[in-house]
Amino acid sequence: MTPLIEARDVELAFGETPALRGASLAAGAGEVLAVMGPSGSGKSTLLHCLAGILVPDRGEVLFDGKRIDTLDENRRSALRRDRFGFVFQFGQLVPELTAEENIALPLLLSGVRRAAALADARPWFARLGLDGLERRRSGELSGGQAQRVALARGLVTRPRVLFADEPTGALDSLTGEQVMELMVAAARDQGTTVVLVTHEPRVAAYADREAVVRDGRARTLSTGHPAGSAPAGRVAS
Ligand SMILES: Nc1ncnc2c1ncn2[C@@H]1O[C@H](COP(=O)(O)OP(=O)(O)OP(=O)(O)O)[C@@H](O)[C@H]1O
Repeated sequence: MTPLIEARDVELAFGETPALRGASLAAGAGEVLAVMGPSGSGKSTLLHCLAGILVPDRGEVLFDGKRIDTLDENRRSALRRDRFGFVFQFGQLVPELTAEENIALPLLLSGVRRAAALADARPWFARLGLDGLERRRSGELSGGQAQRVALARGLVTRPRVLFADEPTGALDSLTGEQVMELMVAAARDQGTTVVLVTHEPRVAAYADREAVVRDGRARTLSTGHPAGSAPAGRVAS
């Protein structure tokens, strides 16, 4: 597997608290990688380092073979906007905007004109079972609907990598599974790599591979199946 996104021996402390102590992790193009582990083990911090939100104290982060941890904030910000998509636990939709404006937002921020951005947002309503909700604001959506809008917003720019931090954490299990199915199908459809932080094995089962973070270090487990095949029993590699 040629890594598309990779952390090598990443260390990061918040003051006196070490969050990552030499974590290494890689995901290939089009791969869905689940990052699991106990609360406080460093999963979100690792995701933030991979996404160029946080800069590690030591170690390297590479995207497409090039280091991104050495880029200045402006370049990392441009990378996040142009190449990465994000979905968080609580959709974090902009409450003043309609669902279609929320989905179009990353395009608008990239300088796409409003009509074109809204036109790109529209197909996502049928794709994610959201028809008829285009003009609703986030307060008028159910949790599962809002999270599907957040998912569309994360994928509308056709990012190379989608970073999803507990995307189903605020949903009941059935709704969570629907969101996961849609997320994995949409990501596969456009060849987007997914780095998915979750503590739920049922959610991680949608991934091609799993990594476990403990005490700031990561270990990757393999399903033994190539990307795109059905989940199966896992074997430590
Ligand atoms: N902004 C911060 N300031 C200080 N300490 C932090 C900060 N963010 C995380 N930490 C600490 O770093 C460690 C790793 O946190 P992190 O959020 O990465 O864990 P996690 O595995 O994602 O946890 P959870 O599953 O509970 O979300 C923890 O000890 C946490 O308290």
